[in-house]
Amino acid sequence: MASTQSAFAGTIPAPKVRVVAKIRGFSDPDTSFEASRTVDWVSVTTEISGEVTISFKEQSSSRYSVDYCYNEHEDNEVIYSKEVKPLVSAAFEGINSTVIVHGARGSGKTQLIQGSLEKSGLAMLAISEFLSVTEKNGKSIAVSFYEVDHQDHATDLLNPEQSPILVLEDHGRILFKGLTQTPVKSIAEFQNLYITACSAHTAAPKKGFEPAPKKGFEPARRSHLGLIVHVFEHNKSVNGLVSKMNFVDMAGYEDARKKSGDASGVAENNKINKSIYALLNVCYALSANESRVPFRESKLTRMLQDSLRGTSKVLLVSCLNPSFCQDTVYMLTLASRSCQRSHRMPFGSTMKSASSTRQSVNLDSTKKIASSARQTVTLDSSKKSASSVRQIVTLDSTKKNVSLVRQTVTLDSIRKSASSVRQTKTLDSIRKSENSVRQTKTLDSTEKSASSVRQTKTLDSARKSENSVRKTTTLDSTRKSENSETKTSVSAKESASSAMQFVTIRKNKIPKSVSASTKELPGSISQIYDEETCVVAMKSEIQGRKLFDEVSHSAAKAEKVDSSLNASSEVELDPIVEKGTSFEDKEEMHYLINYSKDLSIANEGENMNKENNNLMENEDFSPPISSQLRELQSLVSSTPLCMQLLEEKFISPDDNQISTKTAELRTSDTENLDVMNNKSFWETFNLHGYGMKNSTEVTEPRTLDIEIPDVMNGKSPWETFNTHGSGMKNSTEVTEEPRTPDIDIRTSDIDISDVMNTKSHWETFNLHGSGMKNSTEITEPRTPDIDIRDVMNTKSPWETFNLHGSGMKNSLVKDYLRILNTAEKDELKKLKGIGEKRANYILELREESPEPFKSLDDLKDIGLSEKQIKGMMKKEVGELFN
Ligand SMILES: Nc1ncnc2c1ncn2[C@@H]1O[C@H](COP(=O)(O)OP(=O)(O)OP(=O)(O)O)[C@@H](O)[C@H]1O
Repeated sequence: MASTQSAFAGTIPAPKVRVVAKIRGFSDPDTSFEASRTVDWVSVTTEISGEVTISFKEQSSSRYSVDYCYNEHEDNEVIYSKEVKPLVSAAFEGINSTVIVHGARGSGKTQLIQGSLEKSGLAMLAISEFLSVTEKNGKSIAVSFYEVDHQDHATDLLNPEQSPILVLEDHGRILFKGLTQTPVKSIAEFQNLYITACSAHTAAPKKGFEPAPKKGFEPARRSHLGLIVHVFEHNKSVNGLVSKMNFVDMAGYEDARKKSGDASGVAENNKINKSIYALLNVCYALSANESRVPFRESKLTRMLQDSLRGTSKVLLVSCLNPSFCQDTVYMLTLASRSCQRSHRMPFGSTMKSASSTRQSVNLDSTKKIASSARQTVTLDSSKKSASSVRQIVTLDSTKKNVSLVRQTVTLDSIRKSASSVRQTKTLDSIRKSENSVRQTKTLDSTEKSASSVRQTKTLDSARKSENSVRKTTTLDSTRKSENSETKTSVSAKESASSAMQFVTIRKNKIPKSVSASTKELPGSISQIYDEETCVVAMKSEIQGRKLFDEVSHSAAKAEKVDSSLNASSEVELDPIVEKGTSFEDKEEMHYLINYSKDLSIANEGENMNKENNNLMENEDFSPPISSQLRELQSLVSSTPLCMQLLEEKFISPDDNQISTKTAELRTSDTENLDVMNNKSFWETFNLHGYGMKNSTEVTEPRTLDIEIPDVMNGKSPWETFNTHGSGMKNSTEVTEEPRTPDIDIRTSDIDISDVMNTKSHWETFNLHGSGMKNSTEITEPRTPDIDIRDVMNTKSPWETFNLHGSGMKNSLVKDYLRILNTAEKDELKKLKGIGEKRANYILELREESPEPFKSLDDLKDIGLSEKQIKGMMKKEVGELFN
């Protein structure tokens, strides 16, 4: 066994993600024999370079590299002092960190983090040290416990009756709504909190589960258990947050195929496995310095985001069962990927073939609008493979739409324009203009040597307009790998039943004292660093690893200054956090820490950040036009949030590509589109809204003047509006008269096929806008939804009005969502409740999925509550009448 090396400190830059393994010992408290037994199915080899590889008796041809492997006799304190202590020290310097312990079921994860009566776990040891240091430096700590279940719901374990935890982002800093932070001043307090958390976790009464105490290796339900240690500047949490340290006890991995029992159990198993993959994929992406890290793949990764990225440090501990366990091999395979940094080469047979192959293929299975679908198939190429391959192929099988792809091969069917793509391959059939097209085509070179390969290929087969599609499939691209097992990590159709597995900590297993470890605490942080530096220097191979130690310190300080210049924003926080840090991810290559933003206490629906306040103020606004209009507003506000839009042929453009394309088309197709040439989405939306407003006022026969052809051929939206508006002025009086037979503007004038065949997205949008405007003006015979005979014969004016209102709502919501899905940042910011932060976040979401907003419910993804969404829509509608 190699001598242990320092984990995260030293003059030589440490890797972003440190991967270590820990072999669990045999446990039989009644026999000392067990305790001294040696694990013989795992063999650890240390190269002269310090490289540590692990192989298994049953699969001796495969080797897995890790930064270090702790054997079965090395206890928690050894691991703590080598791996975790430096992270505690770093926490006082403002560095976030995450300790992730994963492995197969029964591999000793809980024992490692929580410890037992006899041995303190890593968390307890860390808290001891935190307390010891805070005593001296006047800082303070608070802790939060949460669990993330198979449904990706996060629950506060110190207050399990609370609603699920919401994850919010504020300038790159992750904030939680509904997660208690409890100050800790002593180990005893911490122990009590731990017991409380674990009890809540076990019982999970609100989820309807029976208490499921853990029995041996067979925990009934699986979920991830997280602990966050918040370090504050001074004695109280009202002062600034310095950093966060996370401990994650991952649910034990179990091959879903082995799972016996009912289908829901298998589905649950798959889902929890999926979240394990998600976190390991994030570690891999961080380690490989990938430009895109899939934080949004799971709740857990979203929660940990600001403690994983940037200057944060990550310790990934892969726990190995003492006896043969295929799941352990698989987990180590995945963990090992994160250790295969650029300087590392595959071992043995892996020189030739890649292992842990990961390919992502984005496939569009939809015909009209591509919704984001993602599949990940992880291959266990444990026999012969070693390095990682990643391919992302985005295939648009649709005939009409494709956009938003990272790396693109643009084929000649793109006639007019394509924009904002990273790398460009311009084909000669791109006729008019083509802005930067991002294209990356990475070939799978695994036949020669394994390395990370990433390939995205976008085939644009669309003739008219493209929609965003994304699917990810992991394929085994290694041609020489043998005995690969393919495991599908995403099982989109699974329906999970409620089940949760809990890693129980029995009261009598909670360590009662950690005094020994406390006594051993070093006197100063600098000592720790000196010590660690010496050890780190022993490992020469870490050249090329990402620098972040010293750099991050200075970066953090610089960012503090920077962040202080930012306006503070109020955010929703649980009752304990008042002020905190702000981590802002300003540039891909430079994650800086921002710790100086003030945060305020907020309760749901009351205190929100500025964006929220902005949108919620005047929530009760009521336009003074008429009682009917007020009624309309309330009608809108009562729209069910889950209102799903009908599938439509309209293009769902992605952020850049389509918008540029649209702009292009606007200038090129002037014959029909002068009207809308100069209008932004926002303007159009407003026009649309005006149309709607007018239409409600309308019901007046006199809107004949406005003919679709006029709109299309000669009139600007404003002209149209004015013309329209003048005809509308008196319309409210006419509500009694449902009949508007003279109105000649109708939705049916807009031929959807024309729209699809000849119109740009922009045109389509505008047409839609006109259509809605018309349709709302209409409410009459030609509006397809409303049979005029019904209106005339059976509906009262009021009923008719309401019918119109619901049509308008749908249209308004559709267009609003379209703006969210397509508009540029500046335009987004014009929306109520969307400020800089949310606009950025929306753009990020659009990178993940081409059409992230399919219903109003999806607005919850940007941190809006149901109430806020309603308020926002109300406000938008209200504004139309201002
Ligand atoms: N280092 C160790 N030496 C001896 N026995 C151990 C060790 N670590 C764990 N065990 C024993 O192994 C069993 C499983 O341990 P633990 O609960 O920590 O595993 P786990 O990985 O958390 O399990 P799960 O995946 O089910 O949550 C327990 O009975 C525990 O006492």
